[in-house]
Amino acid sequence: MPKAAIIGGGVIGGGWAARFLLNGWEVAVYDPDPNAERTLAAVLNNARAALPALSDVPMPPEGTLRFAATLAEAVSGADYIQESTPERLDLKHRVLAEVQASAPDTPIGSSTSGYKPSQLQENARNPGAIFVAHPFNPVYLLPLVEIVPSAANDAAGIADICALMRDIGMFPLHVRKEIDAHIADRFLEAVWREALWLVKDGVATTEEIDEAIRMGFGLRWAQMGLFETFRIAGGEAGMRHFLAQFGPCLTWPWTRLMDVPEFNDDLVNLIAGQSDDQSGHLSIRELERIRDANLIGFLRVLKERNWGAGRVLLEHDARQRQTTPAPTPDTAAPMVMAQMQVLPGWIDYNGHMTESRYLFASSETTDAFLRFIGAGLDYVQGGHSYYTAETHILHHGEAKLGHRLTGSVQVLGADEKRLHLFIRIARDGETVASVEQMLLHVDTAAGRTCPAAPAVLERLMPIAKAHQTLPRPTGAGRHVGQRKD
Ligand SMILES: NC(=O)C1=CN([C@@H]2O[C@H](COP(=O)(O)OP(=O)(O)OC[C@H]3O[C@@H](n4cnc5c(N)ncnc54)[C@H](O)[C@@H]3O)[C@@H](O)[C@H]2O)C=CC1
Ligand SMILES: C[N+](C)(C)CC(=O)CC(=O)[O-]
Repeated sequence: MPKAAIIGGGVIGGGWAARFLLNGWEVAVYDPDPNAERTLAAVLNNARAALPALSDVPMPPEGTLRFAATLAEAVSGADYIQESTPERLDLKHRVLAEVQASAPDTPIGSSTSGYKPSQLQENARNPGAIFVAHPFNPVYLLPLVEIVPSAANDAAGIADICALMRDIGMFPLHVRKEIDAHIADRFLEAVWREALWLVKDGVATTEEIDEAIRMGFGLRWAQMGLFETFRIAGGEAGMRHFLAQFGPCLTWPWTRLMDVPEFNDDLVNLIAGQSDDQSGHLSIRELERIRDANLIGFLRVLKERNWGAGRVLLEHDARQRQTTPAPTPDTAAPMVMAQMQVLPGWIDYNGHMTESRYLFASSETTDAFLRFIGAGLDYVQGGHSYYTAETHILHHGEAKLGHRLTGSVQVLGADEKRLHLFIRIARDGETVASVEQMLLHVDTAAGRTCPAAPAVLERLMPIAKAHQTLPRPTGAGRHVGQRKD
């Protein structure tokens, strides 16, 4: 399993840790703040409820998280290091020097919002290992990461970093020319400076500014950005007409960007006070959960439309599908045939996995078993198949959004025509539901039962014989209304 070291486990480091962990990496975090473990656990909880809701294929098993006592311990053996310490160049220099004292050749991405890679690399032991990997909050949901190299970085190494970022579901934007605040933060800073003026000048409150964004252009930007949006705003004549109409505004007083408000206590109190009035009734964690649920909704719509950030999610699912290993079950025990994850469409109004999905999960398991004994699609195309004659589902627990489930098969009985299965749908080894089924082997053209092919029976019968020695599962043979003894 690949290993990431996260140096600084605050808002952004916590988000990186969650993204790596949920994509199956081992993660070691170093942060001297005694509260770091608690706050990271809260971020991770929100991430666990959010990221799997974007995925339509089972995510890899979650990696392991470790808090290291020293920076050297965290980076030891790491394949990748992400620095997310506070935005101060002197501090980042000290941290990068300490990292390179232990791991001089390991790639180190810095989350810096504004420093150029060449500034971070000053006096470094190995400047070529350091670059900017600037993410967006929440790191576990938003795909964008700006990858900014300087002339000291090697192009092939940066291409590898972009591939690594894609592997954890991100969209690496290779910023070809280093610049203060990279690409995206130039915009954010421009909008932020305008907003500070509008509040300071008493033109608008923090709430009115947020409404101006979220009721209008914020919605457009999430799906088409700036240029595509303005191209449409030019009507059929497109961008040329837009430029002709709005070009002259560039010389009008439509911005105060050339000027910056004085940053003092009055401004801080004005902004922070209005922000408290606007949103203080909700905790930060509650706001995070509201934000995450809204982002999931947007992102899933974009995914359905194979557009923008949604395309990144589809491509990530396709890569995950290819890397999911085929089952190699132990035939002398109930055989784990399927790995699944509870997806958003599986949840009902009670907030847990809906009953029809248990049948689906059981079919996925049975189908994998049938493929294993040689009765897969080729066999069906040859005119034979197993049809389900009877099913009994017994619920033992609940499965919630994002839970990872396994489907295992125990053969209760088999002969030439009949296949009696007991399927357990389990989470962390605990059975959530069991499904007992009788399947009949049929000649599909004739619509009648018939003996299975010798090749299928040759694979099935030794398993059935081995499973005879297993304890009979609790619940096998039960019928509705029967009292438990
Ligand atoms: N908050 C945001 O919206 C974004 C921030 N960033 C960048 O990410 C970096 C971190 O920012 P945040 O997570 O927001 O800050 P934060 O204040 O939430 O977290 C910083 C963490 O670094 C830890 N730290 C301090 N000294 C350390 C040291 N010597 N070794 C290890 N850890 C140390 C602190 O204890 C703290 O937990 C900054 O460079 C920032 O510009 C990037 C994208 C967005
Ligand atoms: C405000 N900020 C400069 C820290 C913002 C970022 O760097 C990116 C983000 O997530 O908004």
